[in-house]
Parts: sequence; C-alpha cells; structure tokens
Amino acid sequence: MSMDSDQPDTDVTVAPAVAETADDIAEMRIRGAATIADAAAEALAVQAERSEAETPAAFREQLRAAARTLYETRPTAVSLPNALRYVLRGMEGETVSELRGSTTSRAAEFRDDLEQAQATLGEIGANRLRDGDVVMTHCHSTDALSCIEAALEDGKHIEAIVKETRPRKQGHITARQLRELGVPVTLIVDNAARRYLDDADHVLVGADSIAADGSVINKIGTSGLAVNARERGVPVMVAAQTIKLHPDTMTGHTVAIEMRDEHEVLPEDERAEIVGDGTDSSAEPAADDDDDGLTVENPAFDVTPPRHVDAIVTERGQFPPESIVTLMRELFGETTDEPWERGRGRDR
Ligand SMILES: O=P(O)(O)OC[C@H]1O[C@H](OP(=O)(O)O)[C@H](O)[C@@H]1O
Repeated sequence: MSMDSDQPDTDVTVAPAVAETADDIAEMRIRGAATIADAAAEALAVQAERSEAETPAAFREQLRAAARTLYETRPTAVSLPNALRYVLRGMEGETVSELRGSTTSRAAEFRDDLEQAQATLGEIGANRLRDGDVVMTHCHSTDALSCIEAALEDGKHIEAIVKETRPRKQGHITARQLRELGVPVTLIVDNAARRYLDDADHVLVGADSIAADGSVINKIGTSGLAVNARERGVPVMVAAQTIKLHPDTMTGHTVAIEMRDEHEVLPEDERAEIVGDGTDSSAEPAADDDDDGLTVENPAFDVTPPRHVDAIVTERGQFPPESIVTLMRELFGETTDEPWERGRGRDR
C-alpha cells in the first residue's frame, strides 16, 4: 500500500478544504478510525463538487491527488485507505458531470453505510453486555461506545471504568460522552488498570486495524491491558466495523505503527527539567550539539495478538479473532491495489 514518493508531481489542484481535512487528520483535530474515514469520504465529495476540471481525465487525476493527500496523513487506521478506495471505485462516467455525480453519491452512500454499520454493530455488541455490567475502556472509540449506548437503550444498567489513555488523554472524551449518556464513570490512570480489572466484567475497546490473523491494532496500551485482562479472567471485546479490516494483511503485509511527535509525551519545559538547559557545568557533556542523550519514543498504537482477544464485534456479527480472515476474504477478495495510484507508481 506504499505511495511512490519518487513519482514526479503532476500539476493537480487539490481543493483547500481537502488540504484542511488532511491537516485536521494529521494533527488529530479529526481522530478515531471511523471518524477519519467519514471525513475522508466527505473531503472527496467536496473535491468532486468544487472541481473545475474541464476533462474527465483531469477530474479523475484531481480526485486521485485528493485521495493521496488524505492517505498520507496517518498510517495505521486502515479505515482511511478503505474509505478512499471505496469512493474512488465508484467514480464512473464519460463526462465531468457524470463523474462528479457518481463520486458524490458514492461518498454519501459510504457515509450512510458507515453510520448504519456502527448502529448495527452496537446492537450486536450490546448482546454481550448484561444488566449491571462494568466495562473497562481504553482510549475513545465510537464503535465501542455504540455497544454501550445500545445496551442502555435495551434498558440495561452499565457502569464504566475509563482509562485516561496517555499521552493525549482520549479517555476524557470517553468519560464525557458516557456521562452524557448517564453512565456512572470511574476515571483511572493507565497504570491502575490491573488493580481495577477485578471490578470489571469486560474490557471493551475499538480498533484502528484488524489483521488477517485476528491481531488487533489499537491505541498504545491495548495489548498490555489485554494480557492483564486474560490473566484476571476478564473477557476482551473489540468493537470494530468491517471498515477496520486490513486487506493487505491477507497477503503478508504488516500494519504500520504510527510514531507521533515526542512533545505529546514530553513538552520542552519538562525536557529541560530532565536534561537541564545547558547552564549546569557539572553535567555530562552531550555527545554533540544536537544530542542531549535523552530519547523519547511515542508509538501511537500496539498489536494485541488474537489469543488475548475474546471477540471481534462487527456489523456482520461477532467473530472469534482467528476466524476474521473468512470475513475479510468475503468482503475484499484478494485485491489490494489502490485506485489513487493508477497512472503513478506500480500500476502505471
Ligand atoms: O473508529 P472508532 O471506534 O471511533 O475509533 C477506533 C480507534 O481510533 C482511535 O485512534 P486515534 O485516537 O485516532 O489515534 C483509537 O485507537 C480508537 O480505539
């Protein structure tokens, strides 16, 4: 799925609104795998509506350029390329007007399906939750929250233990939305998870990508939580629409794990407290001018192996992780080529 950056840039105009959406995704003002997919489809529709292309070829190239711009924002959530692929495959027509119409209606169809899939997934996931259950959450997942919301609509009382989720504390978003639903929330720091697993009936998380072997790629910390949950006998439930299934993993590719800016973990002023500001003459001299000897790593995601996951809940039903590949084959076949690469890179 790699983009070929050595290809010469063609003179293609991407609508400013598309560039803005791409920037919002990269900076996580738009975040969460499903929300990113929705925003990307909307951006392609905007590109189609605002295109001033005079020929079908120019229109198609503009849409592909817009898709590339969106694709290059964040690497891990496969819902993004899956959304772009879906919309571009619906771009059909002999004239610019026909192409515009087919692309915008395909994007609208995608967005409707996404919303419907999440609602259906929620109803299926809610069946796993009993009246009075306590769920432990990690990060913020709209798919996971859909399960809780559906359980509440079924009249069940649900409580939540919400992990803060460093470094960006998306657990706060989860806590706010659960409180809006009337769910009693206990907010804990990530390091307290094992202690509080004794009070939980389920671990409930979302996913950014699901691999063909049933591995779950989700917010950093998910894998450690799942290992602890297994040791404590707490079932781990992953809420993931089929848009999270990663087709390239069927042919042996691995999922890229995004490494984010170190300042999310350690702001400059806190770094200075650790390494000093260079005025302490007794400090060890740095190896060179740019190296203060302190490395900060900030991986955004990790991989939970299938043996630590009890169920993957999709809009097509719930699956043991080891059998998810059958659903992937049914939905994607074996094709993994990217329509926005046509005319560039490997498909040329
Ligand atoms: O699609 P929904 O269920 O909303 O979210 C799925 C996942 O996307 C998020 O990633 P980030 O916060 O964008 O890095 C979290 O890892 C979350 O579990």
